[in-house]
Amino acid sequence: MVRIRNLHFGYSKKHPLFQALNLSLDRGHIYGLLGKNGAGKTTLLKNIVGLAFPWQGTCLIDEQPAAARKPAVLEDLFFLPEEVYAPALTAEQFVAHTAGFYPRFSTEQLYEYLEELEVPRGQKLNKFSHGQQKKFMIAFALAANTGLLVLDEPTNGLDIPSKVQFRKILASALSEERCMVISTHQVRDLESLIDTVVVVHNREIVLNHDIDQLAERLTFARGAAAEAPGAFYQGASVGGPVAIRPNEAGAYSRVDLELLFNALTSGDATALHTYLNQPRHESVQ
Ligand SMILES: Nc1ncnc2c1ncn2[C@@H]1O[C@H](COP(=O)(O)OP(=O)(O)OP(=O)(O)O)[C@@H](O)[C@H]1O
Repeated sequence: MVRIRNLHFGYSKKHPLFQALNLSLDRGHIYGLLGKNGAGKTTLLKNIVGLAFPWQGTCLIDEQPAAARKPAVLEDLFFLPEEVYAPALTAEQFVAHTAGFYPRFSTEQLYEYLEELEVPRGQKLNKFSHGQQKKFMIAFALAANTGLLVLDEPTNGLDIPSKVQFRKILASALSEERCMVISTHQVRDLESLIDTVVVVHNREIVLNHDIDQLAERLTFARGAAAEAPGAFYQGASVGGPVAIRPNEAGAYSRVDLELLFNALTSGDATALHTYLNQPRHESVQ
């Protein structure tokens, strides 16, 4: 659905942000776009949705250049920025003004999501708290039923119960027809939600892997097992030592996104990269 080829982009000619970046995103998946503050997540999302224009290369949505902002592309695309704008309108008024841009918008779904996220009815949106405004816009974005849904840091400002509800609702809204992209620097917020991890670091995509593939290839070890030699990365957590190792025993271990993110963005991740990028049969003895 999204094809980025040879993307070159920056805000000033002296400081290019992306150089020859490639990325493909398909329907039927929830992608987690992870990166530290300033890594370039928002900028990449803006290029994806056509709000920033590549210096070179292409960002296509269903084979159409995103930057052309064609109506047929826009009606099947929802981009929720990190800072939402809530006008002085009630939910009903907002729907009356905006839903018409999205042919598959469902008012019924919107109210279901609002109820699940415990967003009050009747009040004007600009009188909501920041978290309530964010939850309203998340519900609206989902109810738009677009093929491409891009959420920039959606969990910022949400309390813990709302983050749980957010994950539940998003998982239930995924279908074979939809491609969802969620950016965050709060890695744990996306655990048990995303099926593919994309990590941006130092202006490059340093990882683009399916969670199942990662679980198959890697072991996320804790305690004594984390101290054995041969780890790609070793760190410390409140519960003791932690490490990422090749999965030699073939046992399944839950992917620890935070540990993986730390491994890729701090220190030397060359061995981990090489291992993950080599075909599986080459790494199995
Ligand atoms: N409009 C702009 N003009 C100039 N530079 C910008 C602009 N927007 C972002 N930048 C710069 O581009 C880089 C990437 O910013 P971006 O907002 O894409 O990062 P991010 O990964 O989304 O960060 P965060 O997690 O803090 O939101 C940063 O160095 C930032 O200062």
